[in-house]
Amino acid sequence: MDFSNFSEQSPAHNDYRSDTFTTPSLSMVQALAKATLGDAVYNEDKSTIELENKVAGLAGKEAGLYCVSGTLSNQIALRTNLVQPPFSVLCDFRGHVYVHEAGGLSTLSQAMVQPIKPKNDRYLTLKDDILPNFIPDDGEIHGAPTKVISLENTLHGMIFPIDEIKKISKFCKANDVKLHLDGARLWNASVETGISIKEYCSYFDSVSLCLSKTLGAPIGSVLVSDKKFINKANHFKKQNGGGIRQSGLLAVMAIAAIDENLSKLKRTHELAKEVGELCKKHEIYLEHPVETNFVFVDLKKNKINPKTLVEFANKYNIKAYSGRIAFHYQISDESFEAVKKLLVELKEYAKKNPYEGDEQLTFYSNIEE
Ligand SMILES: Cc1ncc(COP(=O)(O)O)c(C=O)c1O
Ligand SMILES: C[C@@H](O)[C@H](N)C(=O)O
Repeated sequence: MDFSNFSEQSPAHNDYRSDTFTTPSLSMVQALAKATLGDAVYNEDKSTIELENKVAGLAGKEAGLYCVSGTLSNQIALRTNLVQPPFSVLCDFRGHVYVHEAGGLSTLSQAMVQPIKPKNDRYLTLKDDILPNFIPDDGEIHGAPTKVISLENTLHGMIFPIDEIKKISKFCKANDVKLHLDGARLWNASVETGISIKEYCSYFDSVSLCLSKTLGAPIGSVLVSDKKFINKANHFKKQNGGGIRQSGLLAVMAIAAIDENLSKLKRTHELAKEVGELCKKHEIYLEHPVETNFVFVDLKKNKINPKTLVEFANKYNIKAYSGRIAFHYQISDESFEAVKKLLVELKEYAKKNPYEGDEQLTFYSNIEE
């Protein structure tokens, strides 16, 4: 097999749009040779079972379910947690399950969503955000009782404090409410805080853990919970076309990603924090503190035109489309130096050419045809 396509440098070396752009490493591709080829719909693929058990073990949960995406993993988890409508799911107004999953909560789960803006602008707290918005299941027939609270850790790269998670978890248990975690980047929170994946997951009924983002696997997430939950979630997975036949090929790549890349996450945080410090030095305003692998430049507050950002990015051979600058383990030294120059030059330009508009750009804005 010609492995020349898997040169040392990933095509994502200069891609700061998201850590989802990481590409399979040579070792992941070489792992394919040992993949089993059972039909995973019939639960007969050993490599898939190995991956599910590996992630469930890391999470301290009874069982895992391999899903083709974090969106599917989140949505079938939320559906499994929800039993009898009318019901509501309370989450952060920036939560991926609400903003970026195509309304799955209303279609698949027929749930009302309570998107809450945290008073501290960083993470939901029980006292200030959940209690004032919680709809009890007390028979009052005007409301749709809050039956699931869905948290995200990390959210926009920010770490959800464990002490608040504990308070929310205790409240949920005392009020017959399920607690789900979108843990797409829980790996980053764990590496940064030193709190184990197992401890984080112990406070939740279900957790979705992505393998295709910060860890660099090409495809997939693993949903973890107890066995009964996972069996039901598997039913919803199949219902929504998520049944995968020979998923062993994907599973071995994901196993390689976990084994090889978990230890590389800290470095991505260091890169992001270095850029955060540079922004502070040059008064480039940020939307959020830099705690893991994301830097959120506040384009509006800096009066930066998104189109100018894209122009400067193209000039520096950097892929970026918004103020979100995502760091991952395949970032090259060369592009890292370029992205720092880009931001400083962009700020200087905005000082002379302040942008007062509201235009937003999409994921594809700086892909030159
Ligand atoms: C926080 C978060 N949750 C879930 C997802 C969904 O993952 P996927 O793109 O695999 O559906 C993403 C996507 O990157 C995400 O950033
Ligand atoms: C936008 C979202 O779907 C994607 N998960 C990302 O973070 O890039």
